[in-house]
Amino acid sequence: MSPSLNHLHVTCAIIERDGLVLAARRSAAMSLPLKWEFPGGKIDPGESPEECLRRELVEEMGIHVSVGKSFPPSTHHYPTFTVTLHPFVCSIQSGEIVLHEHAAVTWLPLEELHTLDWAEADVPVIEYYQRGCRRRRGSG
Ligand SMILES: Nc1nc2c([nH]c(=O)n2[C@H]2C[C@H](O)[C@@H](COP(=O)(O)OP(=O)(O)OP(=O)(O)O)O2)c(=O)[nH]1
Repeated sequence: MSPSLNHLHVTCAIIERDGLVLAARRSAAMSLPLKWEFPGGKIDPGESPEECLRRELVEEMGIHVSVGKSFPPSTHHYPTFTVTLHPFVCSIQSGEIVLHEHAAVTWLPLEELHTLDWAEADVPVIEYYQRGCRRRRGSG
């Protein structure tokens, strides 16, 4: 992973349950305040993306997740830093969500995810996810 200080490598969890997807709202005190995102965080040195996700989900929400398939990374240049997001489809193995950092969470059908004000790096991830689901349903 890049050692550059202003290029962050960040994991994010696309958590599916009962046909809905979890979105989390960043708090007013975080960077990108009040933007919606997939939970996750910066990959520590020596940590795999999957280890990072499992750690972050416990720290941020008190849940244990199993990590499934990855989506292509998404790189976005914000005005003062760059983020490469490493998304993985996840499911909750145990625990109830308790918010330690985020302002809110919501569960939405995939088709409604775009109604939220997402961190910009997430927009291509959501589009990729929606395209994949439409293809599986055979609707182009
Ligand atoms: N966790 C997460 N972060 C995202 C997403 N999209 C996106 O642009 N980011 C940005 C927001 C943050 O600048 C960075 C993630 O790092 P983080 O969540 O550990 O960052 P933070 O700013 O809360 O932590 P800190 O530096 O204040 O300790 O990546 C996303 O879907 N999930």
